[in-house]
Amino acid sequence: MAELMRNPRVLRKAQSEVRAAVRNKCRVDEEDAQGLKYLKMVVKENFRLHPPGTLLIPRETMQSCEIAGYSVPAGTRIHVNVWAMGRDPDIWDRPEEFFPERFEEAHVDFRGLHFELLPFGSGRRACPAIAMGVANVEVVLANLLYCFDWELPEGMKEDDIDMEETGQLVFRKKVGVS
Ligand code: HEM
Repeated sequence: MAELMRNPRVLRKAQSEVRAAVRNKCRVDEEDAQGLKYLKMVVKENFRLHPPGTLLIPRETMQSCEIAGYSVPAGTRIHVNVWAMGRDPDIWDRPEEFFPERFEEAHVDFRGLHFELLPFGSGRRACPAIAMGVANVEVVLANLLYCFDWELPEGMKEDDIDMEETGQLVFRKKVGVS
């Protein structure tokens, strides 16, 4: 929601999509949310910039190996910094910009097969609840946009929104959206 408040163009586009697709109902359900292509890109863009598990869960190498010219001994603790990967200019064009349309052409998924976007990790210890996690985010966001109109408090501008994050294993916005 904070990114949408900072990017009113994206907010309006996602809201128009959900309001055009779902008519004469009180709520958006899971089935309705499946068809919301733009909203899905908004969620994906959010996972790129704000992965809740910024360093995934620490791993330990079972045997020594070499990665990109670095030798990594057995028993080394590994952190995968998906937060930094999501903002790496060698991977993403204008990485700091919240621009869901970047996924229109790029077939990058977040289920662990495309290593540039790993909000749920990858491999046999990846998040087992991807479907449930994504469904929850998409359906709740769709309802927030379907049921309510959103605007910043009187006198506040987009750039005034504090986007600082805080956490330990799981990160969230430091200052709530209010
Ligand atoms: C948007 C929501 C969620 C996100 C972004 C997320 C992200 C993650 C990440 C990054 C990991 C570590 C993967 C790795 O190190 O490779 C993980 C592991 C895990 N997640 Fe999730 N998760 C979400 C929702 C959930 C939900 C709803 C549940 C349970 C109902 C869940 C259960 C677990 C469990 C049990 C593990 C540990 C798996 C293992 O070590 O084998 N997650 N999740």
